[in-house]
Amino acid sequence: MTSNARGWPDYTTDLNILTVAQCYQADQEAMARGITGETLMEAAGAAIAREILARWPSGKAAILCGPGNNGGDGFVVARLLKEAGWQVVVGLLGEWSQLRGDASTMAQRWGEDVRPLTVEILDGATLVVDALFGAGLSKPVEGIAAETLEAIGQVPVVAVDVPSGLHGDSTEILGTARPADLTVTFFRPKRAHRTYPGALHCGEVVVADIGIPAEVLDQIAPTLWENDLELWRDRLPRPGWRDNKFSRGMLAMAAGVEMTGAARLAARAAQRAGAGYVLLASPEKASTLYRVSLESVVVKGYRDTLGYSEIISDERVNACLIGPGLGTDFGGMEKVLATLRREVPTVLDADALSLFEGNSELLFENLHGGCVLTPHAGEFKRLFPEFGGEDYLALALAAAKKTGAVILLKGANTFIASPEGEIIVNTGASADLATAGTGDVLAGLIAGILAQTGEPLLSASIGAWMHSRAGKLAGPGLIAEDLSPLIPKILNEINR
Ligand SMILES: NC(=O)C1=CN([C@@H]2O[C@H](COP(=O)(O)OP(=O)(O)OC[C@H]3O[C@@H](n4cnc5c(N)ncnc54)[C@H](O)[C@@H]3O)[C@@H](O)[C@H]2O)[C@@H](O)CC1
Ligand SMILES: Nc1ncnc2c1ncn2[C@@H]1O[C@H](COP(=O)(O)OP(=O)(O)O)[C@@H](O)[C@H]1O
Ligand SMILES: [K+]
Repeated sequence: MTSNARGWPDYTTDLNILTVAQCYQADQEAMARGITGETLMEAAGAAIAREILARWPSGKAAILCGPGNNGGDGFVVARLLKEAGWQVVVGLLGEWSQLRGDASTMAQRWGEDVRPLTVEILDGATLVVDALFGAGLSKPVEGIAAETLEAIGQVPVVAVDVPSGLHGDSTEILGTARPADLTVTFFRPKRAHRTYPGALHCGEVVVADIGIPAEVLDQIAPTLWENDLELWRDRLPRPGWRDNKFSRGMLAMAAGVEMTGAARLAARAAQRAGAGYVLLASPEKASTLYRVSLESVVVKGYRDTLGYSEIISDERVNACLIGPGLGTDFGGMEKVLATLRREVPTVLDADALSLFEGNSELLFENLHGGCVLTPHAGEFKRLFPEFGGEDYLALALAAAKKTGAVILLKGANTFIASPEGEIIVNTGASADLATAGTGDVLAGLIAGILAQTGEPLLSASIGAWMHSRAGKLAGPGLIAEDLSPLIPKILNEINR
């Protein structure tokens, strides 16, 4: 696999997620290379028909066609299903005479009866093809289009490009949308296919090749990737024969007195992720607990921030983690600032973020380019009260640009943004991870990888992926303690 200047795979991998505008640009770039819109539309219709026939060999299809190119795809599907022996009825929203360009061509190639769109078009159908609106959705779906979609009932629905009414970028429903059983989209997915809540409406998603060459992405230069091991497999650190425990990566982490479980979960995760040496700095009075419960972690006690700074000043330390179980007293803030002065790649999580509520500029002034901040939505709001809205992708990106740090915004989808504008979205997490302590494990995994790579975006992406994978393997009933023991198995899977 080739890679771009910043080490990410080049655009010819299939992990990019495109905006609606970039999808149009991809069509345009393909056409500039001599591939006609007609050819693309025939290929799109053929892909949909192929996917339908593979699942439902025969039946009666109601094809709901809209006034644009999404409807054009629908006419191709109508023709190909009819050729395959299906009974087909076509209902058109708007007038035939208003169809333009390729859509008009495909309506003529269909050449059979076209009825005005009404609810009756659904009578007796065993399958509905939703080709009303795709990328061109420009306002809420209402009127007869909404009535028809809402009248579909239990019949399977195949959506062309996206379920009509689902916005490809915002992933929100405009007006109404009928969840599809199967969605066939083209070239590369859009955000609505991969992230909540849109993805819930798409059912199974097939991304069909319609002949758009991957090279068009060189012009488009997309910035959003789905987090998958193919994105970074080659860059996962592995120990070599020259390595020793220090050269693999030495992580220094801060622990507190009360929430001792959080620091222990994080320490274990960092070890499992491959940090060769984890040095845990604990307040004197809690250090015995850490010593007896973390056999292979080196625990050093401190009395004050100066003592803490001395522990982490060990020159072999090449990454720090602070936050899980730190506590929210004033000394905590001093320790965060002392950690940042150490100027090694650093993960800041939990209390290390919450401590700066109302005083976030002090934190931001002291961040450096090696930092990863891993807030959940609540911690994010405390740090960035001025950022409104619920679009987590936009929020993570704005925060990364503002702070110059990598921001990993946790949730059902986790968005990882770099100050340079790259965004990696982690889509594979199961809701079983919504249990106390799993965030501490995530912070530890990222810190353990950061100690080996020194690369914030890469480490956050690998850590988030391994965390989700561990969640899947552990399954229902999981608790945070279950995750780290699964990391060796996951590393084996990745290295296979
Ligand atoms: N041209 C190409 O290169 C390709 C295009 N393809 C298809 O083309 C689609 C995009 O086509 P278009 O740009 O024509 O867009 P659409 O067909 O998605 O919709 C555009 C039309 O619908 C109207 N409209 C939008 N929202 C409406 C609403 N809520 N109520 C009523 N009318 C509404 C618009 O005014 C416009 O007339 C893709 O989703 C895909 O299915 C595919 O054929 C693949 C190749
Ligand atoms: N509904 C959900 N679906 C998938 N993952 C989730 C969901 N809710 C939470 N998670 C994941 O669980 C972890 C919780 O982290 P966090 O909120 O910091 O918990 P804690 O502070 O208790 O460790 C994050 O990695 C988050 O992405
Ligand atoms: K559609």
